[in-house]
Amino acid sequence: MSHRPRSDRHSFSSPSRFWHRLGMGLLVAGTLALPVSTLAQEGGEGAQPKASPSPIQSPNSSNGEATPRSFFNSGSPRSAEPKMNYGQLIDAIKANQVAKVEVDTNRRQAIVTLKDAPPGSKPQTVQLLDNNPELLNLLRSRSETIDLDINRTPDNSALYGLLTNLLVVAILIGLVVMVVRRSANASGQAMSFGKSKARFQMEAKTGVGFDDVAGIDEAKEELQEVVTFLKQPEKFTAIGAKIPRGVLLIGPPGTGKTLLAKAIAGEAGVPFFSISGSEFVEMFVGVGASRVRDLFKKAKENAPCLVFIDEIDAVGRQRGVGYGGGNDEREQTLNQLLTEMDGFEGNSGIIVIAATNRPDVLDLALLRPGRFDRQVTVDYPDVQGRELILAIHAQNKKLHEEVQLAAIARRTPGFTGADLANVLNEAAIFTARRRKEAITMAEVNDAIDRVVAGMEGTPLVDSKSKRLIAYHEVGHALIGTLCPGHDPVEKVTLIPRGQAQGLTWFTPDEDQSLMTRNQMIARIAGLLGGRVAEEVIFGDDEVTTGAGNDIEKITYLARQMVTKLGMSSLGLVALEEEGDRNFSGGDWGKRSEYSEDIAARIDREIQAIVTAAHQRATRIIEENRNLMDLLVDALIDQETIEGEHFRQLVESYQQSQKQPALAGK
Ligand SMILES: Nc1ncnc2c1ncn2[C@@H]1O[C@H](COP(=O)(O)OP(=O)(O)OP(=O)(O)O)[C@@H](O)[C@H]1O
Ligand SMILES: [Zn+2]
Repeated sequence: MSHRPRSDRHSFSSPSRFWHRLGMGLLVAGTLALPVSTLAQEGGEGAQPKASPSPIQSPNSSNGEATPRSFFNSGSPRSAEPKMNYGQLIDAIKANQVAKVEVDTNRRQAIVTLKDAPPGSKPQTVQLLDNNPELLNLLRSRSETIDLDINRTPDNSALYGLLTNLLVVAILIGLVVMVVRRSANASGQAMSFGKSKARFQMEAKTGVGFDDVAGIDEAKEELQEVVTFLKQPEKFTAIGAKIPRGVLLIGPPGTGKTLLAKAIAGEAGVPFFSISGSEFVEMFVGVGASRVRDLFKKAKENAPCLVFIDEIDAVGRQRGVGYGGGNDEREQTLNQLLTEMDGFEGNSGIIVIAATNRPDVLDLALLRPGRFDRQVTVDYPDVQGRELILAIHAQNKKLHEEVQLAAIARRTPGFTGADLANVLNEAAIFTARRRKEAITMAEVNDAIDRVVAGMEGTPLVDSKSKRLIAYHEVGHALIGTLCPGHDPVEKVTLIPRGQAQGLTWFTPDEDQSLMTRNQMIARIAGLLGGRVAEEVIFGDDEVTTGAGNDIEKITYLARQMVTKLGMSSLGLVALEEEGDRNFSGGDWGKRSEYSEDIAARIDREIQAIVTAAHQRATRIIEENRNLMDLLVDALIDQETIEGEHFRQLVESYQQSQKQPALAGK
């Protein structure tokens, strides 16, 4: 029974993490759109919703509101009798035509009898504005000639109408509430409880089992035991073993932590309570803590059960640190959570599973024995894992027989389970849109591209900037092809995706679990290829913002080489905390304690690595200037060049020159 995380691997046994950080699996070197156009895009999107007419301004809804107490009764289709309006009433009084007026106590209407009214005819009803002084003064001044009663009990028909309306509204609300409750109960889901608007959910049966989770076998194995705790606690209590209360699942988003927790509840056949840490932390002080109380109260009533807290880092950050110092509300919530976890006995049949991708920021109190003392890492799936996950999500999809899940798995290093599910779903959508019978490899490939790099845009028309982007991309692809040790080019394209104006894709070889120093340098040179091409072709003053993303990746790689991998003259020391930055990409967590002198040396080493790679890339580009021009023309012409074709173009050019281009040192 191990209480230690099993994550203690060399970071390189899981190179997919690296790749993930570098742009999800396929190494993509994209030319970022200029910030100007990015801004324009955001502006456009943001402005759109405002442009659509708001319902309040729509003519329909204003009608009812604007004339609720119109003086006009005439023209009302409901009555054939001529109706008098307010103005006519005033005129009639002034003209001495009115015999009798009764005004309601609420001043809403006046019942008017005209002097020349034919016998037996009904008096006129005139709608008034509330408490109209003009009318009342006029009436009082004529009180000798007019039979006046200003305290008439209002005709209850108006009140009656109001009541009926209220009743209808109440019935409708009742119906809606009933329907919502019904559907919530029927599916056993989304039942939120009680007082403090506790936003946790309860699923009586999750309907998920271990068979629905693939590719994370180690985690599954470790959690198998939790199922037994829930199912047969006697097994453990009989021999005096204390059942653990909390398990912390650690792993990047989308790797299936929630799914795994649901599967445990499903396998054990116990209810599943879930809440997200971010929902605990509300604007109002005290709400979070009371949500925690409510959650555990309900859980105790339903034991044995499983409580799942997603994003526990939102509440569980170290107390008294973080942005802008402490946060009272969050700390109260965290304290409440700790109290609750201490409050129930290990044998009470409640197991709390929490998930996070930032274990390094958690308050240590959470990790103490008796709380989340078991930690299970849920990592990116490897190639076999991905194939198994794909198999699960392919079950309900129509795949053409040419589609091989193993091939998709090979193409998707660094993808999480959620990414893979997404790929198959996008592929199905493409298939439907193209009116095909079954998903083919074409749709799968498009879906992968889309998941990695975003939606396809419209290519630019031939212009200076298109040529510049083409040189940039060909720069990446050419270094990638001519620099030994670089991953092969998968394709080069000028079709924009997401924010990138052009993209070069590489397929890393995942079977190879380690990377050499030479390969890392080659990768850095490849990433530099775009910028270097801009420099060589257009000159140092004409370089663009397009390399922003590349430079970020270059810096990350070079820093890893110096501070983690012992690949610089600083030697074999780890200079970065292992507080895992791979998971989140955020660097604002802990910072290592090293002297300023070491910090300066790290910077110099990084500089040296990048400079050497830059020189190498420059040499390759300069030596292949003519080849570049040809490749750029081909790319502008064809918009996308597949890797194989690209290599052929390079090779045939080299043949024609009879003097193979040198690949730099
Ligand atoms: N290992 C897996 N096997 C099968 N499907 C998976 C796996 N991992 C993820 N998925 C799919 O991706 C979806 C999202 O995964 P899930 O929400 O469990 O991830 P998570 O790790 O909890 O992510 P987050 O941290 O963002 O909440 C699942 O509902 C499932 O469809
Ligand atoms: Zn680039």
